[in-house]
Amino acid sequence: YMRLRLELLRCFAGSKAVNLTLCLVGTVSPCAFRPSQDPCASALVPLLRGHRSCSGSSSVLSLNKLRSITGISKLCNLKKLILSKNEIVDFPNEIQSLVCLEKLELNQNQIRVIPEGVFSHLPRLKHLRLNNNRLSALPRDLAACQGSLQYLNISNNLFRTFPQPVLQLAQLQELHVQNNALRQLPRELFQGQSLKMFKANGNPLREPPSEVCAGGIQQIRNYFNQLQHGLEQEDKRVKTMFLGTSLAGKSTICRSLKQGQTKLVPREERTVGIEISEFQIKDFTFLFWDFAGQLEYYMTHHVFITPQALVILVINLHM
Ligand SMILES: Nc1nc2c(ncn2[C@@H]2O[C@H](COP(=O)(O)OP(=O)(O)OP(=O)(O)O)[C@@H](O)[C@H]2O)c(=O)[nH]1
Repeated sequence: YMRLRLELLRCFAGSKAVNLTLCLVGTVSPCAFRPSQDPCASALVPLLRGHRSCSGSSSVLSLNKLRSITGISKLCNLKKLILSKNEIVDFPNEIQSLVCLEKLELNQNQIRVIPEGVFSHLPRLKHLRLNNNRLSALPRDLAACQGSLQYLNISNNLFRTFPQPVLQLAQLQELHVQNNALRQLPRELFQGQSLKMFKANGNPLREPPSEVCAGGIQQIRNYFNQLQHGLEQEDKRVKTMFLGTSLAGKSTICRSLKQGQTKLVPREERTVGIEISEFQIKDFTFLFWDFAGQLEYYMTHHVFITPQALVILVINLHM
C-alpha cells in the first residue's frame, strides 16, 4: 500500500500518452482513462479500482502516500507524469527513460536531491513543478532543457542561493521561486526577454530589494539597468532609525548629532509618535527617524523599519 510498485504498467510500453495522472496523482477519477482510445489503459482501471485507495473519484495518491516509484522506465512514449502530493524522498531515476516527457510534476513531496543525468534525457520537457520539496540545488544538466522548458516552479523549498542552471533556460516564460531563503537574484535572469511571469515573494531578498521585486519584472529590469549605469551612487540618503525605551536618550543623541555638540533635551519634551528630520554630512543625507519610546508606540515600529535602514539602538546604562 505504501510502496505501490508500478511493475504492471510495463504493459503500457510503447503506448502513447497514457493518463498516469489517475494512478500516480489520483486527483482524477478512474473514468479519466479512455479505454476506448487506449486499450492498454483499460487493463489498469480494474487494477486500480481493486486498490483500496482508488475506489471512487477522490484523491488517490494523497491516500497512498507513495514513497518510491519503480517500473516506469518502459513508458517511453509518456508525455505527462504527475506525482504530486506524495511522500517521495528519492527522485525517481527511471524518469530519465521517459524521453518524450513534456510535463513533469513532483510537487509536494520530500525530495532533497535531484541527481545529475536525468534532465539531459528529457529534451522535450516544457513544464516542471518541483515546489514544496526540500531542495537546495538543481542539477547542472537541467540546462539540457534550454530549448524546451517554459514553466518552472521551485517555490517552497530550501534554496539559499539562486540555482545557476536556470539561467541557461532560454525559453523560460514563468518562474516561481517564492518562499525560499534567497537573498540575491542574478542580473542575467532578467537580461533576456522570454521571462513573462516571475514570483519571488517570501524570500529575504536584498539584491534586488523585496520592494523592487514586488513591482514585477519590468521594475527588476529597471533596477539592474540603473545599477549597471552607476546611478545608485547618486542616491546617498541613509534612513536612520533611533530605537530604545522611553527616556533612553534617543532625542538627545539625535539633536546632538545635528547640532555638532551635546544638546540635552528637557525631560518634559517627550517625543510623540515619530519625529523625522534631516542631517547632512558632506554629500550624505541622513534621514533621522526618532521614535517615541513609550510602550504604546511599540506596535507601530515594525511598519517603519525596513531592511535597508541604519538602526541605532539607544540604551541608558544608568537605568
Ligand atoms: N545626564 C545625561 N542626561 C541625558 C543624556 N541623554 C539624555 N539625557 C536626559 O534624559 C532624558 C530623556 O532623554 P530623551 O533624549 O528625551 O530620551 P528619549 O529616548 O528620546 O525619550 P522618549 O521621548 O520618551 O522616547 C532627558 O531629560 C535628557 O536630558 C546623557 O547622555 N546624559
